[in-house]
Amino acid sequence: MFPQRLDSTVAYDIAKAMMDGFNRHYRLFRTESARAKHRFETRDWHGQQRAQRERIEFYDLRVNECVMRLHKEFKADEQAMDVWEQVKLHYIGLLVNHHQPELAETFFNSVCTKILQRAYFQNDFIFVRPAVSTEYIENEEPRALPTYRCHYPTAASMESEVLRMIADFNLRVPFEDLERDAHLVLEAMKPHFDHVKLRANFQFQVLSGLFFRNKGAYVVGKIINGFQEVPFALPILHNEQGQLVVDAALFGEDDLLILFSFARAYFMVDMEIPSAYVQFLRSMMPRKPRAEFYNALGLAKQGKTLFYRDFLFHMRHSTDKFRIAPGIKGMVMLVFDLPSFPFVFKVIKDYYPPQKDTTREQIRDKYLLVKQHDRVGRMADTLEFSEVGFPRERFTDELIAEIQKFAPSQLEISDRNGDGDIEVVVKHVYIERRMIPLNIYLQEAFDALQARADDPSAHAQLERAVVEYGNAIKDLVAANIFPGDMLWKNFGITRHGKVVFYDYDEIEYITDCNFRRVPAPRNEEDEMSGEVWYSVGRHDVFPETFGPFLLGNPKVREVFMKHHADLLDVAFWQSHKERIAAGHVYDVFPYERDRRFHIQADKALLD
Ligand SMILES: Nc1ncnc2c1ncn2[C@@H]1O[C@H](COP(=O)(O)OP(=O)(O)OP(=O)(O)O)[C@@H](O)[C@H]1O
Repeated sequence: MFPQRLDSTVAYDIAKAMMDGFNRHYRLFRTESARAKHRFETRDWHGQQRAQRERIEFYDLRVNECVMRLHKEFKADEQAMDVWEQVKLHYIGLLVNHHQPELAETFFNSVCTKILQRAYFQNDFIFVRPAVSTEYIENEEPRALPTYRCHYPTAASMESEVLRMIADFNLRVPFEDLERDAHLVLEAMKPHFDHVKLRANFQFQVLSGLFFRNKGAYVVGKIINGFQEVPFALPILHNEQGQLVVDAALFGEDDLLILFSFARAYFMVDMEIPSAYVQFLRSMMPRKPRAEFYNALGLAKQGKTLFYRDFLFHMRHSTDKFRIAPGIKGMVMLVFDLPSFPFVFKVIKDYYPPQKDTTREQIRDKYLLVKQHDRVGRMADTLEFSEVGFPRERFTDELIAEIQKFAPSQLEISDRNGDGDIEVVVKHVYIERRMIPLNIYLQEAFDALQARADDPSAHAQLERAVVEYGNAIKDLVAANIFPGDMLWKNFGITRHGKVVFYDYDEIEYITDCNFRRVPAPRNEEDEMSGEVWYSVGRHDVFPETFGPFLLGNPKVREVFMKHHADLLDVAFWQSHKERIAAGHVYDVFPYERDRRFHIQADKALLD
């Protein structure tokens, strides 16, 4: 029930203090994102990675600051419930002309849930749904940039318009040859739209913020011609001489989905109205949930809020049951899923077999490391939740028994809200996108080949899995990550056929590993021994020994040795370790190598 009258003397001040807290947060978040341009221009790659990592922490810091202020200035935890009702109403008032109302609502929820008891924040005190619309928000200030710019080229001015579209970003580093790049971009664009018949509405729409990540800056926009809409992204990089080049042109939903994948680090973009960016991006990738765009833009809390709303909605509109996830069970993680929902839920077990010398804290640290690291398209992002309640009747008894056996400390089954519905409450859970575990994907190919030895699609499936698996490991190495446990079952395959790693408990930095050759046997006894007879330090890795675990199947071995034999050679690992330790930041591109303009040009010369 909402108050009829606003009679509290402190409610407005509390609401205003919360809004000030949020505004400070967004100002700092935005400033840090805007600085990405300067870091890009000055090739400060380590600074860019550091900023990407540090920005993730901003939110919790600002929420804690705000909570402290409310305690100190307003004795917030002693305020009566009717005061909180009024606080919310005032806050809604303050949101009316706000440019980030959805983020400010989430901030309100975060602060409230820290101050109020659970029983209260379950109900009307927080924003369970948005109270203020994010549609058609505009920045009316005279000097404000619009969310996107429009260019209206004619047949004759198309190339110069592409050039202007890129030049408009005012990057303070000269291009190697912008005219050449504009020509290449236009030639790459033409097959994607009917460039012979230009309709009245023919235009390029380009988001006015550049998207920065690692060593790249991306122009993101779409071509509109009649009823055709073609999304595009243009990666801009530095060449070896420090001049800028447009490295490639990406088109269509699939290319962009890979660029915005959940397995990559978050972008830095200077945005006044983030919901307008999300709306624009969503028009290009309509099947991707809004939650994932907020995540990709570094607004992780909003991503989490929207994910949870989507999840509750899905629960209400589905009837299937949570079950133990298919595949080989984890030793440290208990994994379950809901067949109709494309995510898995991972709970840290209470105890592990002896070969897993780890603790709950260490595992959480590894997951955090992944969250903050550049995931280079090869490590799934995770959302972390505490105290999640699920309806008991949606769990199989087998799954309940499994959690009771392996993670009893994480489980509570009760009527938490006192509403008569029994809930399964899981204390701590990671949620990540479901993939097909690579061992299952390979087994499907083996089974098909067993039935028909020359089945071409099974051959292709096997080859794709093995080649992509090696590529995934090489990308991880480039990002200074040693996966630790490289078995097939720890990798999954995405909808786009990309192989992604998801088992983080043994992850290490490459620069912390000690890559060694297996020493020569000292005597015959060593040679005949089936055991490891040499001493092995905690960070020792013996690449020669990977083969027996991975390559038992002759066909797998053949493909692997053709494409990735270097992974079994200590020199490969050692040389990467040395380069990274010397400060080199490798490029890992969110597109295939042969999409790069200069590779295409080299190829054309050879043909
Ligand atoms: N994102 C995912 N999509 C699909 N299945 C998954 C996913 N994550 C985990 N699984 C399934 O759950 C199993 C265990 O997960 P995971 O490898 O994370 O646990 P673990 O305890 O760390 O494993 P290990 O015993 O190898 O250390 C996997 O083998 C796979 O079958």
